[in-house]
Amino acid sequence: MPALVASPTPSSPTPTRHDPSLQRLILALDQIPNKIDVRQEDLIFLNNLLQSSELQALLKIHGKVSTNECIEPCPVASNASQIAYDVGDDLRSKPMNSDAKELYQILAFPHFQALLECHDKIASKDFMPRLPELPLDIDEGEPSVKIVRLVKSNEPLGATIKCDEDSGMIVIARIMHGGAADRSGVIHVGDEVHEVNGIPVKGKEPDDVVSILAGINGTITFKLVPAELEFENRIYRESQVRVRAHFDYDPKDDKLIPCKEAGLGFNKGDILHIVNQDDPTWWQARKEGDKNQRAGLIPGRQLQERREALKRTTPSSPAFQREQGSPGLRGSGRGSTIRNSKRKTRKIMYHAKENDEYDNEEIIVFDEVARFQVTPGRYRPIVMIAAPGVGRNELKRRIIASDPSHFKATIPHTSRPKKPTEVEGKEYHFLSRLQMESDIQNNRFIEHGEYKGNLYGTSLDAIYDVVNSSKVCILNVHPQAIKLLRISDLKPYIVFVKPPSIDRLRMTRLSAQAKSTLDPTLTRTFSDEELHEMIATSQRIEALYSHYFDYTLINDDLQVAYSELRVIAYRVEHEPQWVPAGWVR
Ligand SMILES: Nc1ncnc2c1ncn2[C@@H]1O[C@H](COP(=O)(O)OP(=O)(O)OP(=O)(O)O)[C@@H](O)[C@H]1O
Repeated sequence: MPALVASPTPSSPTPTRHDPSLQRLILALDQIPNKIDVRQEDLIFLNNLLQSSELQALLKIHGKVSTNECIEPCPVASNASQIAYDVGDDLRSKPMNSDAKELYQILAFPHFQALLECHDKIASKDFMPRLPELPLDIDEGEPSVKIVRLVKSNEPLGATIKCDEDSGMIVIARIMHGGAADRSGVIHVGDEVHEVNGIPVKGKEPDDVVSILAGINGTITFKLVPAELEFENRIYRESQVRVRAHFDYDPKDDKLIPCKEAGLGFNKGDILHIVNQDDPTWWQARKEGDKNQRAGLIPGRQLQERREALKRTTPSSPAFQREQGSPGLRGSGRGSTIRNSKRKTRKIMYHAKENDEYDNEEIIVFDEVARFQVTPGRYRPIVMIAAPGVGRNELKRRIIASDPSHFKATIPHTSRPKKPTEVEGKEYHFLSRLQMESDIQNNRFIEHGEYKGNLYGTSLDAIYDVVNSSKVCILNVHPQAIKLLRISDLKPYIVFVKPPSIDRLRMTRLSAQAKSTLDPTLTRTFSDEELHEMIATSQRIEALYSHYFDYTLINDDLQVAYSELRVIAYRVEHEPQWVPAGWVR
């Protein structure tokens, strides 16, 4: 094969065969030394470059492409495969020199043949499905009948039908966004279906019509009476709303959905793009990032909220039992963030029970989200939520120790008097009891507690101190503090630290000789009862607060859990994340 460009020719001082603009440039080179201070070898280099045959070839290609830019390419022939075949035949029948042999090999190459076949298909526009001729028996007297032909593929039609009770007609009830019917642009909500492949459907049940459709292969011909113009002219704009789902959904288990096949299943935590909410009961949605452009039906917010509320009043449901039987988050209200390494503050209890009960009443099925990318220098606090003893303080210690110049804990406040050896703002910020009580009243503390007659707490100001110093604030708080923290200014990233199965929990904690945090002396290992309690409390936290969690981290093997936490921290800083939509408006 010849080379694409010829080898460079020596430069010539009188460039006559060049492109006129290039020629001007080359001539201008002579004047450069008079105007600016330049090295001789740079000039020679530039001269050689401008005169090189590679640049000539590139300019030629550029010229050709730019003059042909507006000309639509059209095929010279649509039988290139046949021509190639004939040429091959001709070549074979004669003695071949090396060029002929090379050409023969290229023409015989399967990829090349496939390429020519594609070319021919495109050239002859052989990519549209072939529709049969329209039937001749259309009654001209019928004023506004439309005949719609669709070629059935594996893809569903993307429309639901219903029976109009007054007229007994089958009517298009909804068009699924992005589905085949929607893309056809000729089927609309409200169109009456009179015939399917010549079979009259008036008076039939929607299920019968679905069976007729299921039995058809190839082309489906609908005879439709168009909907009122009001419907037909309606433009369905795709909404841009994204929500995070807080429940699992499988349309197969949904007795109410108008068409199970049109349903979209999803899991708790999935991000859904809500494309249409015209029907408040059944929204149309796509899973974010899903290649399938056809939307599916999902229950709307009101319907799902009613279902969740009902679940809570059904005695056999786990939600009901959780609400009736379980106590508040026993022990989990202890102020982990205010402990530092001082073991004696470990007894602090938070009076959070009432809040916990209040949390039971919240029903959140979807919350609207939007993408958010951190601005370097202002990082989102990473907040770890866990049942006592699961290990979040260990994880916090490790991540801060890994890079203290980047990760930082808050400095707690206390009303106890400062000891002579203590420095304000080092271990604690010292406040008078009166001031601290007033700050607590004014919601300046995300959590607080009392120990031996003194108040301790973590203030919002302490969190801002860390955030404003361009560090990642690492916080371990009680779940009830999440609500106070979830503000647009802080945009906390909430990590739920969860225990593994009871067997793994027992094994990992015993083999590490982990000391029970429920024992004030911290001298004994966790009892089996405490390990079970850890799992039960975690389940309760999860049931009440999981809609706030951005990530669930299972603390099984400590090293693995810590590495995962580092990866999460990296992602929160460097990759866009879904946050409540209100935070980015
Ligand atoms: N994955 C793990 N494997 C083994 N030991 C662990 C693991 N995670 C934590 N531990 C150990 O368990 C003990 C309790 O951990 P940690 O102090 O972090 O608990 P905590 O969840 O912060 O508890 P609390 O909230 O009650 O203070 C510590 O000795 C810690 O080293």
